[in-house]
Amino acid sequence: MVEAVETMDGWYSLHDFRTIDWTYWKTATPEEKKEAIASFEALITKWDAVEEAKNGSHAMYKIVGQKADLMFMFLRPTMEELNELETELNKSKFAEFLTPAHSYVSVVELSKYRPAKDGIDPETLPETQARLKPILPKWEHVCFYPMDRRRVGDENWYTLEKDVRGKLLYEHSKTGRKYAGKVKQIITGSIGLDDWEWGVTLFAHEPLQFKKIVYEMRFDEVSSRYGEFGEFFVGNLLKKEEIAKFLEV
Ligand code: VOV
Repeated sequence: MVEAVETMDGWYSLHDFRTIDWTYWKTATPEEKKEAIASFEALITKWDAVEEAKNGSHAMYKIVGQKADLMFMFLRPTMEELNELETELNKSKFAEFLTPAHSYVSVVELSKYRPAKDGIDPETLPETQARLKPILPKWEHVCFYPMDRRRVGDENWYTLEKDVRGKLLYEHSKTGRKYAGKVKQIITGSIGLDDWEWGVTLFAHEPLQFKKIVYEMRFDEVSSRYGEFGEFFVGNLLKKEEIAKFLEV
């Protein structure tokens, strides 16, 4: 019997994509604009406090292209908290000028393919806990896409033995490690939570590194034979200090 791998699951994740209704924004009075910007900044102050207390994390990016204008990535210990913060954002003055573009619900995931060292459950290690509950890097660029493991004919990830899958992922990790310091990945599991099986969120200082890593990985068997990919979103960091300038019309 093919065995599933045990996963270690951390904070719940919401990728929330919004489009700005610039036409409507232009019709707002200076007072309304001020109120909208203040409401947005107040929310960020709240999110910053949560992050400071290590009860979650968030990151904000300006999406390039027409799929969306903004991407928020939120991490929280519970699904309820994700829901609450999404609702709070929706109720804000700022949200009157936003339309939903896309969203993705998942949970930070690591798997136990490697045998436990010295009988220690890796989930108990502080370094594992830090990776399951990560403070998101505020690197200059983000790339997000969902993916599946293929289940077609002979190329069926779910009929491969666990040790074979573990070996393929080990090969994958060797490619990944070449990008240390250049690309940081957060893998979130979404089987049973959203339309794809995993969310891949990559952070980089230099956007070309996204193309390089994703291209190089296409040749790793785990991606070439067993990877299926969804829509890609790419964006640039949005800093709290630049919001007023960004929204200036
Ligand atoms: C940036 C570098 C990087 C590094 C170091 C890295 C390492 C690792 C390790 C060690 C492991 C296995 C154990 C675990 O932690 O789960 C994984 C696991 C995984 N990865 Fe990865 N990955 C990277 C990067 C990285 C990228 C760029 C992608 C997208 C693939 C592509 O073709 O577009 C990806 C995908 C995944 C997925 C979907 C999983 C879970 C698969 C599953 O079936 O369970 N990943 N990954």
